Amino acid sequence: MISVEEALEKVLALVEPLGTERVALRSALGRVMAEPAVARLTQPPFSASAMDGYWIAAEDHKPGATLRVEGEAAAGRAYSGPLAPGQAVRIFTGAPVPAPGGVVVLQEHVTREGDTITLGETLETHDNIRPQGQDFAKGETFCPTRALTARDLGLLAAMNVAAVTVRRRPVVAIIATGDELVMPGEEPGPDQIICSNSFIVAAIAESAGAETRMLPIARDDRDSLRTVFDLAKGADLVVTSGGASVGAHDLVGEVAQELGLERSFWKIAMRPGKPLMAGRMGGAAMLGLPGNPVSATVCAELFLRPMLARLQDLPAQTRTREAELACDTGPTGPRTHYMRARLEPGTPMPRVTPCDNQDSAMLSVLSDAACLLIRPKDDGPRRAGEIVEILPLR
Ligand SMILES: Nc1nc2c(c(=O)[nH]1)N[C@H]1C(S)=C(S)[C@@H](COP(=O)(O)OP(=O)(O)OC[C@H]3O[C@@H](n4cnc5c(N)ncnc54)[C@H](O)[C@@H]3O)O[C@H]1N2
Ligand code: MOO
Repeated sequence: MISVEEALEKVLALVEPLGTERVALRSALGRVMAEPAVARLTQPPFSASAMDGYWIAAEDHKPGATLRVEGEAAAGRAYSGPLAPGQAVRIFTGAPVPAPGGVVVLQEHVTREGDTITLGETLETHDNIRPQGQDFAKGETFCPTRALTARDLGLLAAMNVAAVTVRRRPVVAIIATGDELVMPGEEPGPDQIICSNSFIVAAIAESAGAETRMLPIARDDRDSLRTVFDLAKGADLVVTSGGASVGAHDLVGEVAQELGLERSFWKIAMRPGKPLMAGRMGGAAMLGLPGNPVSATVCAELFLRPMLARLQDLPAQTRTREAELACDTGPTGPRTHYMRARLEPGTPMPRVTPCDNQDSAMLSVLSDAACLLIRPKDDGPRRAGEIVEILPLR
Protein backbone atom coordinates (compact mmCIF):
# COMPACT_ATOMS: atom_id res chain seq x y z
CA MET A 1 0.00 0.00 0.00
CA ILE A 2 1.33 3.42 -0.92
CA SER A 3 1.38 6.37 1.49
CA VAL A 4 -1.07 9.29 1.41
CA GLU A 5 1.73 11.61 0.20
CA GLU A 6 2.64 9.24 -2.64
CA ALA A 7 -1.02 8.87 -3.59
CA LEU A 8 -1.43 12.65 -3.70
CA GLU A 9 1.55 12.95 -6.06
CA LYS A 10 0.08 10.23 -8.24
CA VAL A 11 -3.43 11.73 -8.48
CA LEU A 12 -1.97 15.14 -9.29
CA ALA A 13 0.02 13.55 -12.11
CA LEU A 14 -3.28 12.37 -13.62
CA VAL A 15 -4.53 15.89 -14.34
CA GLU A 16 -3.27 19.09 -15.90
CA PRO A 17 -4.69 22.60 -16.18
CA LEU A 18 -7.71 22.86 -18.46
CA GLY A 19 -8.14 25.29 -21.34
CA THR A 20 -9.57 28.77 -20.97
CA GLU A 21 -12.74 30.64 -21.89
CA ARG A 22 -14.02 34.23 -21.74
CA VAL A 23 -16.85 34.87 -19.31
CA ALA A 24 -18.84 37.98 -18.46
CA LEU A 25 -18.08 39.44 -15.07
CA ARG A 26 -21.49 38.37 -13.75
CA SER A 27 -20.50 34.72 -14.36
CA ALA A 28 -16.98 34.98 -12.98
CA LEU A 29 -17.59 34.38 -9.26
CA GLY A 30 -15.50 31.41 -8.11
CA ARG A 31 -13.66 31.15 -11.42
CA VAL A 32 -9.87 31.23 -11.74
CA MET A 33 -8.35 33.88 -14.00
CA ALA A 34 -6.01 32.56 -16.66
CA GLU A 35 -4.93 35.91 -18.11
CA PRO A 36 -4.36 39.20 -16.31
CA ALA A 37 -7.07 41.85 -16.58
CA VAL A 38 -5.77 45.33 -17.40
CA ALA A 39 -7.30 48.42 -15.76
CA ARG A 40 -8.84 50.53 -18.52
CA LEU A 41 -8.87 53.67 -16.42
CA THR A 42 -7.31 55.26 -13.37
CA GLN A 43 -9.30 55.13 -10.12
CA PRO A 44 -10.36 57.57 -8.97
CA PRO A 45 -10.06 59.18 -12.40
CA PHE A 46 -9.89 62.64 -10.73
CA SER A 47 -9.14 63.85 -7.22
CA ALA A 48 -12.47 63.57 -5.44
CA SER A 49 -14.05 64.81 -2.27
CA ALA A 50 -14.40 62.14 0.44
CA MET A 51 -17.02 64.16 2.37
CA ASP A 52 -20.01 66.47 2.02
CA GLY A 53 -18.94 70.04 2.77
CA TYR A 54 -17.14 72.97 1.17
CA TRP A 55 -14.04 73.03 -0.97
CA ILE A 56 -11.78 75.97 -0.24
CA ALA A 57 -8.25 76.95 -1.23
CA ALA A 58 -5.57 75.79 1.24
CA GLU A 59 -4.56 79.36 2.11
CA ASP A 60 -8.13 80.12 3.24
CA HIS A 61 -8.16 77.15 5.61
CA LYS A 62 -8.03 79.16 8.86
CA PRO A 63 -10.31 79.05 11.91
CA GLY A 64 -13.07 81.67 11.64
CA ALA A 65 -12.37 82.54 7.98
CA THR A 66 -15.34 83.86 5.99
CA LEU A 67 -15.77 82.81 2.35
CA ARG A 68 -18.27 83.20 -0.46
CA VAL A 69 -19.90 80.12 -2.02
CA GLU A 70 -19.48 80.42 -5.78
CA GLY A 71 -21.10 77.19 -7.00
CA GLU A 72 -21.58 73.50 -6.47
CA ALA A 73 -19.76 70.24 -7.33
CA ALA A 74 -21.65 66.95 -7.01
CA ALA A 75 -20.79 63.34 -7.91
CA GLY A 76 -21.09 63.17 -11.68
CA ARG A 77 -21.22 66.98 -12.02
CA ALA A 78 -17.98 68.94 -11.64
CA TYR A 79 -17.72 72.66 -10.88
CA SER A 80 -15.97 74.33 -13.74
CA GLY A 81 -16.41 78.04 -13.01
CA PRO A 82 -13.60 80.46 -12.17
CA LEU A 83 -12.18 80.55 -8.65
CA ALA A 84 -10.40 83.24 -6.68
CA PRO A 85 -9.01 83.33 -3.12
CA GLY A 86 -11.77 83.79 -0.55
CA GLN A 87 -14.19 81.72 -2.62
CA ALA A 88 -15.67 78.32 -1.73
CA VAL A 89 -17.49 75.61 -3.66
CA ARG A 90 -20.30 73.56 -2.10
CA ILE A 91 -19.08 70.00 -2.66
CA PHE A 92 -20.50 66.50 -2.11
CA THR A 93 -18.90 63.08 -1.61
CA GLY A 94 -17.50 61.71 -4.87
CA ALA A 95 -17.44 65.06 -6.69
CA PRO A 96 -14.28 66.11 -8.53
CA VAL A 97 -12.44 68.86 -6.61
CA PRO A 98 -12.54 72.13 -8.55
CA ALA A 99 -8.76 72.72 -8.48
CA PRO A 100 -5.54 71.31 -7.00
CA GLY A 101 -4.25 72.71 -3.71
CA GLY A 102 -7.48 72.89 -1.75
CA VAL A 103 -9.17 71.16 1.16
CA VAL A 104 -12.71 70.03 1.85
CA VAL A 105 -14.14 71.33 5.13
CA LEU A 106 -16.95 69.16 6.53
CA GLN A 107 -20.32 70.94 6.51
CA GLU A 108 -20.55 70.18 10.25
CA HIS A 109 -17.56 72.55 10.75
CA VAL A 110 -19.09 75.46 8.85
CA THR A 111 -21.86 78.00 9.53
CA ARG A 112 -23.69 79.13 6.43
CA GLU A 113 -25.77 82.27 5.97
CA GLY A 114 -27.00 82.89 2.44
CA ASP A 115 -23.97 82.50 0.19
CA THR A 116 -21.46 83.11 2.97
CA ILE A 117 -19.77 80.47 5.12
CA THR A 118 -17.75 80.91 8.26
CA LEU A 119 -15.28 78.21 9.23
CA GLY A 120 -15.37 76.85 12.80
CA GLU A 121 -12.70 77.48 15.42
CA THR A 122 -11.25 73.96 15.32
CA LEU A 123 -10.53 72.58 11.85
CA GLU A 124 -9.32 69.16 10.74
CA THR A 125 -5.80 68.77 9.47
CA HIS A 126 -7.00 66.19 6.92
CA ASP A 127 -7.91 67.55 3.48
CA ASN A 128 -10.76 65.01 2.92
CA ILE A 129 -9.65 64.53 -0.68
CA ARG A 130 -9.03 61.16 -2.38
CA PRO A 131 -6.11 61.73 -4.74
CA GLN A 132 -6.46 60.75 -8.39
CA GLY A 133 -5.16 57.17 -8.92
CA GLN A 134 -5.01 56.33 -5.20
CA ASP A 135 -6.79 52.99 -5.84
CA PHE A 136 -5.16 51.92 -9.13
CA ALA A 137 -3.78 53.35 -12.34
CA LYS A 138 -4.76 52.71 -15.94
CA GLY A 139 -2.68 49.81 -17.28
CA GLU A 140 -2.25 48.08 -13.89
CA THR A 141 -2.94 44.35 -14.05
CA PHE A 142 -4.90 41.99 -11.81
CA CYS A 143 -4.66 38.19 -11.84
CA PRO A 144 -5.08 36.56 -8.42
CA THR A 145 -4.05 32.92 -8.03
CA ARG A 146 -7.29 31.94 -6.31
CA ALA A 147 -10.95 31.65 -7.17
CA LEU A 148 -12.47 35.08 -7.77
CA THR A 149 -14.34 36.52 -4.78
CA ALA A 150 -17.19 39.03 -4.64
CA ARG A 151 -14.57 41.66 -3.79
CA ASP A 152 -12.47 40.76 -6.81
CA LEU A 153 -15.52 41.23 -9.05
CA GLY A 154 -15.98 44.72 -7.58
CA LEU A 155 -12.36 45.58 -8.35
CA LEU A 156 -12.61 44.22 -11.91
CA ALA A 157 -15.82 46.17 -12.49
CA ALA A 158 -14.14 49.37 -11.24
CA MET A 159 -11.25 48.64 -13.65
CA ASN A 160 -13.90 48.75 -16.42
CA VAL A 161 -13.28 45.10 -17.22
CA ALA A 162 -16.55 43.55 -18.43
CA ALA A 163 -15.27 40.03 -19.21
CA VAL A 164 -12.35 37.89 -18.01
CA THR A 165 -10.40 34.92 -19.32
CA VAL A 166 -10.75 32.03 -16.89
CA ARG A 167 -9.95 28.32 -16.71
CA ARG A 168 -12.74 26.12 -17.93
CA ARG A 169 -14.68 24.59 -15.06
CA PRO A 170 -13.70 20.95 -14.51
CA VAL A 171 -16.62 18.66 -15.34
CA VAL A 172 -16.95 15.89 -12.77
CA ALA A 173 -19.13 12.83 -13.46
CA ILE A 174 -20.32 11.22 -10.23
CA ILE A 175 -21.23 7.53 -10.14
CA ALA A 176 -22.56 5.76 -7.06
CA THR A 177 -22.47 1.98 -7.30
CA GLY A 178 -24.39 -0.66 -5.38
CA ASP A 179 -27.54 -2.81 -5.55
CA GLU A 180 -28.46 -1.55 -2.10
CA LEU A 181 -28.78 2.10 -3.12
CA VAL A 182 -31.78 4.25 -3.95
CA MET A 183 -31.95 8.03 -4.25
CA PRO A 184 -33.26 10.27 -1.45
CA GLY A 185 -37.04 10.54 -1.78
CA GLU A 186 -37.41 7.04 -3.16
CA GLU A 187 -38.83 4.16 -1.13
CA PRO A 188 -35.98 1.78 -0.18
CA GLY A 189 -36.62 -1.96 -0.18
CA PRO A 190 -36.11 -3.84 3.13
CA ASP A 191 -32.44 -4.50 2.31
CA GLN A 192 -31.68 -1.12 0.80
CA ILE A 193 -30.27 2.22 2.01
CA ILE A 194 -30.20 5.73 0.60
CA CYS A 195 -27.31 6.97 -1.53
CA SER A 196 -25.51 9.73 0.33
CA ASN A 197 -22.03 9.68 -1.22
CA SER A 198 -23.01 11.35 -4.49
CA PHE A 199 -24.36 14.34 -2.58
CA ILE A 200 -21.18 14.69 -0.55
CA VAL A 201 -18.94 14.36 -3.61
CA ALA A 202 -21.04 16.79 -5.68
CA ALA A 203 -21.01 19.38 -2.90
CA ILE A 204 -17.26 19.10 -2.38
CA ALA A 205 -16.60 19.25 -6.15
CA GLU A 206 -18.88 22.25 -6.68
CA SER A 207 -17.40 24.11 -3.72
CA ALA A 208 -14.01 23.53 -5.39
CA GLY A 209 -15.16 25.11 -8.66
CA ALA A 210 -16.37 22.07 -10.62
CA GLU A 211 -19.49 21.50 -12.65
CA THR A 212 -20.99 18.12 -11.71
CA ARG A 213 -23.04 15.48 -13.49
CA MET A 214 -24.70 13.13 -11.05
CA LEU A 215 -25.23 9.98 -13.07
CA PRO A 216 -27.75 7.20 -12.35
CA ILE A 217 -26.73 4.68 -9.69
CA ALA A 218 -24.83 1.76 -11.23
CA ARG A 219 -25.87 -1.67 -10.07
CA ASP A 220 -23.33 -4.27 -8.98
CA ASP A 221 -23.17 -5.91 -12.40
CA ARG A 222 -20.88 -5.42 -15.36
CA ASP A 223 -23.55 -4.22 -17.82
CA SER A 224 -24.90 -1.58 -15.51
CA LEU A 225 -21.40 -0.33 -14.70
CA ARG A 226 -20.46 -0.21 -18.41
CA THR A 227 -23.64 1.73 -19.22
CA VAL A 228 -23.05 4.31 -16.53
CA PHE A 229 -19.32 4.66 -17.37
CA ASP A 230 -20.45 5.33 -20.92
CA LEU A 231 -22.67 8.16 -19.66
CA ALA A 232 -19.62 9.70 -18.02
CA LYS A 233 -17.95 10.33 -21.39
CA GLY A 234 -16.86 13.92 -21.91
CA ALA A 235 -16.17 14.57 -18.22
CA ASP A 236 -12.71 15.66 -17.12
CA LEU A 237 -12.88 13.54 -14.01
CA VAL A 238 -14.98 10.46 -13.24
CA VAL A 239 -15.56 9.82 -9.54
CA THR A 240 -17.10 6.52 -8.48
CA SER A 241 -18.01 5.42 -5.00
CA GLY A 242 -18.36 1.89 -3.71
CA GLY A 243 -17.39 -1.44 -5.20
CA ALA A 244 -13.72 -0.63 -4.70
CA SER A 245 -12.82 -3.33 -2.19
CA VAL A 246 -12.20 -7.05 -2.52
CA GLY A 247 -15.74 -8.49 -2.24
CA ALA A 248 -17.34 -10.63 -4.96
CA HIS A 249 -19.57 -7.67 -5.93
CA ASP A 250 -16.78 -5.08 -5.97
CA LEU A 251 -16.51 -4.77 -9.74
CA VAL A 252 -15.61 -1.12 -10.31
CA GLY A 253 -11.88 -1.71 -10.84
CA GLU A 254 -12.41 -4.74 -13.08
CA VAL A 255 -14.98 -3.09 -15.33
CA ALA A 256 -13.02 0.17 -15.49
CA GLN A 257 -9.95 -1.80 -16.58
CA GLU A 258 -11.94 -3.61 -19.27
CA LEU A 259 -12.97 -0.15 -20.47
CA GLY A 260 -9.36 0.98 -20.69
CA LEU A 261 -8.51 2.28 -17.21
CA GLU A 262 -4.77 2.76 -16.87
CA ARG A 263 -4.60 2.28 -13.16
CA SER A 264 -2.14 4.43 -11.27
CA PHE A 265 -2.73 2.77 -7.88
CA TRP A 266 -5.23 0.82 -5.81
CA LYS A 267 -5.16 0.75 -1.99
CA ILE A 268 -3.45 3.23 0.20
CA ALA A 269 -2.16 3.23 3.76
CA MET A 270 -4.92 5.42 5.05
CA ARG A 271 -7.79 4.95 7.46
CA PRO A 272 -10.54 5.33 6.38
CA GLY A 273 -10.07 5.10 2.62
CA LYS A 274 -7.89 2.04 2.15
CA PRO A 275 -9.41 0.75 -1.15
CA LEU A 276 -9.04 4.09 -3.02
CA MET A 277 -8.11 3.66 -6.68
CA ALA A 278 -7.08 6.16 -9.34
CA GLY A 279 -6.02 6.25 -12.95
CA ARG A 280 -6.82 7.60 -16.40
CA MET A 281 -9.63 6.31 -18.54
CA GLY A 282 -10.78 7.42 -21.98
CA GLY A 283 -9.42 10.96 -21.80
CA ALA A 284 -10.52 11.54 -18.20
CA ALA A 285 -8.97 11.08 -14.80
CA MET A 286 -10.69 8.46 -12.66
CA LEU A 287 -10.95 8.44 -8.88
CA GLY A 288 -12.57 5.36 -7.35
CA LEU A 289 -13.71 6.18 -3.82
CA PRO A 290 -14.53 3.53 -1.24
CA GLY A 291 -18.23 3.07 -0.51
CA ASN A 292 -18.34 3.89 3.17
CA PRO A 293 -19.53 7.51 3.32
CA VAL A 294 -16.80 8.66 5.70
CA SER A 295 -14.12 6.96 3.61
CA ALA A 296 -15.52 8.57 0.46
CA THR A 297 -15.60 11.99 2.13
CA VAL A 298 -12.08 11.81 3.54
CA CYS A 299 -10.72 10.69 0.14
CA ALA A 300 -12.62 13.47 -1.62
CA GLU A 301 -11.21 16.05 0.81
CA LEU A 302 -7.67 14.72 0.46
CA PHE A 303 -7.51 13.92 -3.25
CA LEU A 304 -10.50 15.30 -5.18
CA ARG A 305 -10.02 18.88 -3.95
CA PRO A 306 -6.33 19.05 -4.96
CA MET A 307 -7.11 17.45 -8.36
CA LEU A 308 -9.75 20.10 -9.01
CA ALA A 309 -7.33 22.82 -7.93
CA ARG A 310 -4.74 21.55 -10.40
CA LEU A 311 -7.30 21.33 -13.22
CA GLN A 312 -7.93 25.04 -12.62
CA ASP A 313 -4.20 25.79 -12.35
CA LEU A 314 -4.45 26.82 -8.71
CA PRO A 315 -1.33 26.47 -6.57
CA ALA A 316 -1.18 23.60 -4.06
CA GLN A 317 -2.24 24.77 -0.62
CA THR A 318 -1.32 23.68 2.86
CA ARG A 319 -4.69 23.14 4.46
CA THR A 320 -3.54 21.49 7.68
CA ARG A 321 -3.26 23.39 10.96
CA GLU A 322 -1.88 22.74 14.39
CA ALA A 323 -4.13 22.03 17.36
CA GLU A 324 -3.70 20.96 20.96
CA LEU A 325 -5.06 17.57 21.95
CA ALA A 326 -7.82 18.06 24.51
CA CYS A 327 -7.68 14.44 25.74
CA ASP A 328 -5.42 11.40 25.66
CA THR A 329 -5.67 9.24 22.55
CA GLY A 330 -4.43 5.74 21.80
CA PRO A 331 -1.77 4.45 19.39
CA THR A 332 -2.39 4.07 15.64
CA GLY A 333 -1.89 1.10 13.31
CA PRO A 334 -0.14 0.70 9.95
CA ARG A 335 -2.29 3.35 8.19
CA THR A 336 -2.41 7.15 8.66
CA HIS A 337 -5.60 7.71 10.62
CA TYR A 338 -7.89 10.64 9.77
CA MET A 339 -10.05 10.77 12.88
CA ARG A 340 -13.29 12.70 12.92
CA ALA A 341 -12.88 15.31 15.65
CA ARG A 342 -14.47 18.31 17.31
CA LEU A 343 -12.75 21.66 17.85
CA GLU A 344 -13.05 24.22 20.62
CA PRO A 345 -11.37 27.62 20.79
CA GLY A 346 -8.04 27.72 22.63
CA THR A 347 -4.93 29.88 22.98
CA PRO A 348 -2.62 29.93 21.12
CA MET A 349 -4.37 27.25 19.02
CA PRO A 350 -7.72 25.42 19.00
CA ARG A 351 -8.21 22.28 21.09
CA VAL A 352 -9.18 19.06 19.35
CA THR A 353 -11.13 16.06 20.69
CA PRO A 354 -11.57 12.91 18.54
CA CYS A 355 -15.19 11.76 18.29
CA ASP A 356 -16.01 8.59 20.25
CA ASN A 357 -17.20 6.52 17.31
CA GLN A 358 -14.77 6.30 14.39
CA ASP A 359 -16.84 3.84 12.29
CA SER A 360 -16.46 4.88 8.64
CA ALA A 361 -20.21 4.49 8.05
CA MET A 362 -21.27 7.09 10.66
CA LEU A 363 -22.69 10.11 8.85
CA SER A 364 -24.01 11.73 12.04
CA VAL A 365 -20.49 11.76 13.52
CA LEU A 366 -19.08 13.06 10.24
CA SER A 367 -21.62 15.87 10.17
CA ASP A 368 -20.82 16.77 13.77
CA ALA A 369 -17.05 16.82 13.21
CA ALA A 370 -15.27 20.12 12.57
CA CYS A 371 -11.99 18.63 11.43
CA LEU A 372 -9.99 15.51 10.77
CA LEU A 373 -7.34 14.81 13.39
CA ILE A 374 -4.39 13.41 11.44
CA ARG A 375 -2.58 10.65 13.30
CA PRO A 376 0.58 9.33 11.61
CA LYS A 377 0.78 5.59 11.06
CA ASP A 378 2.50 3.50 13.73
CA ASP A 379 2.25 6.41 16.17
CA GLY A 380 2.30 5.82 19.91
CA PRO A 381 -0.37 7.00 22.34
CA ARG A 382 -0.62 10.79 22.65
CA ARG A 383 -1.36 12.78 25.80
CA ALA A 384 -3.68 15.75 26.32
CA GLY A 385 -1.75 18.98 25.68
CA GLU A 386 0.42 17.59 22.86
CA ILE A 387 0.43 19.45 19.53
CA VAL A 388 -1.14 17.56 16.63
CA GLU A 389 -2.05 18.22 13.00
CA ILE A 390 -5.66 18.73 11.89
CA LEU A 391 -7.44 19.27 8.58
CA PRO A 392 -10.38 21.65 9.09
CA LEU A 393 -13.55 20.55 7.31
CA ARG A 394 -15.82 23.03 5.53
N1 LIG B 1 -12.35 -8.48 3.37
C1 LIG B 1 -12.26 -7.15 3.31
N2 LIG B 1 -13.37 -6.43 3.38
C2 LIG B 1 -13.30 -5.08 3.33
C3 LIG B 1 -12.05 -4.48 3.25
C4 LIG B 1 -10.89 -5.26 3.17
O1 LIG B 1 -9.76 -4.77 3.07
N3 LIG B 1 -11.05 -6.60 3.18
N4 LIG B 1 -12.00 -3.11 3.25
C5 LIG B 1 -13.06 -2.45 3.99
C6 LIG B 1 -12.94 -1.04 3.79
S1 LIG B 1 -11.64 -0.31 4.56
C7 LIG B 1 -13.84 -0.31 3.12
S2 LIG B 1 -13.70 1.40 3.07
C8 LIG B 1 -14.96 -0.90 2.44
C9 LIG B 1 -15.09 -0.26 1.07
O2 LIG B 1 -15.66 -1.10 0.21
P1 LIG B 1 -16.22 -0.74 -1.21
O3 LIG B 1 -15.55 0.46 -1.75
O4 LIG B 1 -16.18 -1.95 -2.01
O5 LIG B 1 -17.68 -0.26 -0.88
P2 LIG B 1 -19.03 -1.09 -0.83
O6 LIG B 1 -18.74 -2.46 -0.34
O7 LIG B 1 -19.71 -0.92 -2.10
O8 LIG B 1 -19.76 -0.27 0.27
C10 LIG B 1 -19.28 -0.16 1.57
C11 LIG B 1 -20.39 0.40 2.46
O9 LIG B 1 -20.75 1.69 2.03
C12 LIG B 1 -22.12 1.77 1.67
N5 LIG B 1 -22.26 2.62 0.50
C13 LIG B 1 -21.77 2.36 -0.72
N6 LIG B 1 -22.10 3.37 -1.57
C14 LIG B 1 -22.82 4.24 -0.86
C15 LIG B 1 -23.45 5.45 -1.20
N7 LIG B 1 -23.39 5.98 -2.42
N8 LIG B 1 -24.13 6.12 -0.22
C16 LIG B 1 -24.19 5.60 1.04
N9 LIG B 1 -23.61 4.44 1.40
C17 LIG B 1 -22.94 3.76 0.47
C18 LIG B 1 -22.49 0.34 1.36
O10 LIG B 1 -23.85 0.11 1.48
C19 LIG B 1 -21.67 -0.43 2.36
O11 LIG B 1 -22.30 -0.43 3.61
O12 LIG B 1 -14.80 -2.30 2.33
C20 LIG B 1 -14.44 -2.94 3.57
N10 LIG B 1 -14.43 -4.35 3.37
O1 MOO C 1 -10.66 2.35 5.00
MO1 MOO C 1 -12.25 1.87 5.17
O2 MOO C 1 -12.28 3.26 4.28
O3 MOO C 1 -11.64 1.93 6.82
O4 MOO C 1 -13.63 2.22 6.02
